[in-house]
Amino acid sequence: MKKIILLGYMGCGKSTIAQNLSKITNIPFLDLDKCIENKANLSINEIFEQFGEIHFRKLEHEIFVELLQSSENSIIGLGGGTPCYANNHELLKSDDVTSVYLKASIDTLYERLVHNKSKRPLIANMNEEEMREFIAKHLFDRSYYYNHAQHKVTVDNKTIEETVQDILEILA
Ligand SMILES: Nc1ncnc2c1ncn2[C@@H]1O[C@H](COP(=O)(O)OP(=O)(O)OP(=O)(O)O)[C@@H](O)[C@H]1O
Ligand SMILES: O=C(O)C1=C[C@@H](O)[C@@H](O)[C@H](O)C1
Ligand SMILES: [Mg+2]
Repeated sequence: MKKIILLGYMGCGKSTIAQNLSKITNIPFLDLDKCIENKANLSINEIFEQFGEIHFRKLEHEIFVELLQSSENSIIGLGGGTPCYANNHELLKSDDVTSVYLKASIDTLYERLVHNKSKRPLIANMNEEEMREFIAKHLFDRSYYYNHAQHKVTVDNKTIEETVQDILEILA
């Protein structure tokens, strides 16, 4: 069954855009972070705190594979780090998958994340200067994996509707 996968750095809009795309296409939306939280019965923060990041990455991989194998059509919003671990980037080109990298600049990500970091354990305890530096380096490291997506949509200075429209054109 067909899967539309949205990927990209924390705050690029995967969950927001996927929800809106789901309303327009009537294809159900699954947020990988939410699926992990439901399965573990813990928040992402709690999983990181109680079991560490490596355990989180194992769960993330297992549940990503389960979602891909399910027989439903779906829009899947990945976690920000999903493509960068456990060879998950190789799954972005699987049969019946359309993968889209939502590409955001450091400035866009910083603006969106600076007031909204508490539920994101990797940046939750950073001050503003540390956060900008972290995003810049981290995005540089991760871009290699994000660029394995089949399609790329730049999201800077676009409304939610404009980004959704760009994705609809890819799907047409
Ligand atoms: N044009 C836009 N497109 C998408 N999101 C936007 C836009 N403008 C502002 N936002 C805001 O930016 C934030 C994007 O966060 P969202 O949770 O969708 O990102 P994410 O990629 O799913 O992050 P994470 O990897 O941490 O789950 C939301 O608070 C959203 O309301
Ligand atoms: O960028 C990341 O590595 C993460 C992003 C979030 O979506 C969560 O999956 C978690 O906070 C880790
Ligand atoms: Mg999200």
